[in-house]
Amino acid sequence: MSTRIAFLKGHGTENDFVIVPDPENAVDLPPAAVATLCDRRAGIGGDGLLHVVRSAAHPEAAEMAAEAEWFMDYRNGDGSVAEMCGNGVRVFAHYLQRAGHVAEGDITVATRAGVKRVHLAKNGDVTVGMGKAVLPEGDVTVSVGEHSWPARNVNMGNPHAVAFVDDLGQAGNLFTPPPVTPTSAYPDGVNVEFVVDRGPRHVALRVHERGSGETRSCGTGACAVAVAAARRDGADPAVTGTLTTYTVDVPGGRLVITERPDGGIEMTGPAVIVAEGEIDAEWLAAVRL
Ligand SMILES: N[C@@H](CCC[C@H](N)C(=O)O)C(=O)O
Repeated sequence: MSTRIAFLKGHGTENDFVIVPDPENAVDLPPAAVATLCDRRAGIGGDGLLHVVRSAAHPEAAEMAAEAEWFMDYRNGDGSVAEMCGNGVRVFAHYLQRAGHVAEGDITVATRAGVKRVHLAKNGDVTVGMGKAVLPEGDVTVSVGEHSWPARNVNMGNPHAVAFVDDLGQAGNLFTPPPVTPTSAYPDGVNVEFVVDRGPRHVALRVHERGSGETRSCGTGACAVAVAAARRDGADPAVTGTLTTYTVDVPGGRLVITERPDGGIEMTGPAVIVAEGEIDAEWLAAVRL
C-alpha cells in the first residue's frame, strides 16, 4: 500500500491554497511537486501552497522559534518561494486553530517576512499585523498593450506595483505578467495591482501575482493598495496621528485594511477550509523526477 501525505484545501477571499501539514519538515516539496499540486488539472489546484512546519524544524525559521512555534513556508503556484502571503497567513492561522495547535485569540506565525501577530476572532474573521509598508523612491510604470500608467512601488515584505486606472477592464486578461518598468526596481519580479475607486476610502482591485497569475485576491496587494490610495488621498497616519482604514474589494470578496500612526498595518478578512484528504506519496515522488 502506498504512503499518504495529508493535505487540506482552503481559501481567503478566494485566494486558494493547498495546505500541507508537516510539523517536522519531513515532506520534500521541490518546485515541480508544488507546481503540480497547485495545478488545477494535474493536481489539487491552488494559487499557492502553505507548508505548515514547526519553526524549530525549518532552517529558514529556526531563529524565530522562540517567538512563533509555526512557520508558514509559502510557495507560489509555479513552485517559486515568496517572502509573504497575506491571505495565506489568515488561512494558515485558521488551520492551526482547526487542528487544535492554537486557541482562539492572539497567536504568532513565523514567515519569511518576519513574525506576524494574528488575531483569530470568535466570528471567524482573522486579523493579521502585516508590519509596515516600505515605499521605495522612484517612479515605476505599468503597461497593458497600448496603455501605461504611473504606479506606486510598495513593499509589504514582497514587492508590489500599484496602478490607479479608470476601469478594471483596462487590465486586460492578465494571463501574462503586465510589464513594469524600470525592471531594475524589481530585481525579483513584482505583483501588479490595478485599482479603481468605489467611494470614500473604498477601492477595488484586480491583481496579477508573481508566480501565480491573476488571482481573485491578494492580501499583501490589498495592503499595498490601501497605503498607495491613502498617500494619493493625502492621508498619512504618521502625520495625522489617526488611524486610516480602507475597504478593499477584490474579485473574491472584501478586505479591511487599517494603518496606524506607527505605520503598522492590520488586515482583516475571512479564512475558510473547504476540504481535506490524502496525497499519494508515490505519485508525488514521480512528479519530482
Ligand atoms: N496571495 C498572496 C501573495 C503571494 C505571494 C506573491 N505571489 C509573491 O510572489 O510575492 C497574498 O495574499 O498576499
